[in-house]
Amino acid sequence: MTTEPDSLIRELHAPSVWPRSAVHAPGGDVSLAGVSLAELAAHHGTPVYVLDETEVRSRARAWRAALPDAEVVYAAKAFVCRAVVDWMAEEGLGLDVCSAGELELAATRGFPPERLVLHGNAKSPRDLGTALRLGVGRIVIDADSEIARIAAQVPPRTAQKVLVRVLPGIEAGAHPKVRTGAEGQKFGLSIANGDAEDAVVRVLGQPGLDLAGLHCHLGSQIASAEPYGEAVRRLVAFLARIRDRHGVTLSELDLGGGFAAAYLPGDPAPPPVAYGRRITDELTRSCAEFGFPLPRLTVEPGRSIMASAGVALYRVLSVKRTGGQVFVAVDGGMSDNPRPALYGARYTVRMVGRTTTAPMRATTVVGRHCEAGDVLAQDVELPEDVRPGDILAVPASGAYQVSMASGYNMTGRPPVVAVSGGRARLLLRRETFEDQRGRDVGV
Ligand SMILES: Cc1ncc(COP(=O)(O)O)c(C=O)c1O
Ligand SMILES: N[C@@H](CCCC[NH3+])C(=O)O
Repeated sequence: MTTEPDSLIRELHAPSVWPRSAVHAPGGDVSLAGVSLAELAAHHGTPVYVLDETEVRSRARAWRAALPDAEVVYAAKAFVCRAVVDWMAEEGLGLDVCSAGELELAATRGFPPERLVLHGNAKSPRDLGTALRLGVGRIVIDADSEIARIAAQVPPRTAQKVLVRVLPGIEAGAHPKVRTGAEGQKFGLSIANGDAEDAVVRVLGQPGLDLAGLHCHLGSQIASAEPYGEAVRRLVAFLARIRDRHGVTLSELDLGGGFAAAYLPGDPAPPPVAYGRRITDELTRSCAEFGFPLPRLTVEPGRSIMASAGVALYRVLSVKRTGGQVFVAVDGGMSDNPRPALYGARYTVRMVGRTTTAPMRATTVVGRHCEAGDVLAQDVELPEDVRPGDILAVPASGAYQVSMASGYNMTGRPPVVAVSGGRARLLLRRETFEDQRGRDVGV
């Protein structure tokens, strides 16, 4: 029997918000993969991020099953550490990386370099040098000025495979800051104004570069398959134009990532198969229309693999009633989750680790940082008697939180603990004052 409110019962049965292994445990606890969240908080301290390994792996597999003929490349920016590199290697995915650091991390685990894709709108000499040294599969060209720079570094009598990142002119994504498929932002080369075609011609003129195909990334948190269908249509039309005007038939089409995850119960988050079906149907149709051979497809999901596999745990430090609102302040905040402040992202929050009969009321969960905008979750339902010492769990925290964590206020970035088969293992330890002081080398 449970004393939990109906909303928690509903959430625990909405598998896209919590990992599928989440179940009630005695004493108001929730367990993930057979491991108690309250015990994890007690053992590792808070804030702590918990990652369900089986959930990550099964979502990676779902992508491979949805597009069996495509290459599935996990976007490491969502969250990466050595264990995640291994999981992706074992599940047969590639890795989308965007810095020398992410490249080096993959290399420490012997990740197959041909399955690495290097991105970035401004690749540093170190990024490019590392990519070429490690022999990455593809480098995605995002600016005209990169073309000669990359070509100049390629060893003689070899050719680096590249893709050109184009802007198909599609507005998609949950927030203006994460829409990258249309004009007026820093990524990609416009098809409409001719920049993309000019770049293709310049790449073709470089013997050190092997132009494999085109890339586009529409944006983030795209909860419909339609924009991907439209992108396929426009990119195949562009591939056909390149063939007709320049006599080359490019064989790869990388559609990027951006597939939505649910943050609140009921949020639309189509399964990989829904995106996969729309993409392959449109590819078949468009290629038939333009008489173009089916290109090899790549997708780069990040959030859709990682978000719902992660749960953040915080401890309540203070409760304040003011201005008609109840503020519950926790021991983390925008330094481990900048998404609410950046994009107005919404989350669901649950108290775990004790039962109560207190009624629920609207509460604002805030962080501990020196910003009035450090709000983790606005108007969430928490028991009226929530008090310092209570543990709050925030599901759907696996993507773009720890990877975007900062050193603000020197609170120390949180640890990440993986759970699977009833066991927990520490993946990333908490950042300590000694770590911070170690970088501070001047006086
Ligand atoms: C080039 C590229 N590919 C893939 C992704 C992954 O996006 P998401 O995590 O939304 O699937 C991103 C980030 O938005 C990106 O910039
Ligand atoms: N960081 C973002 C989205 C951008 C992803 C990288 N291109 C988020 O948290 O939603």
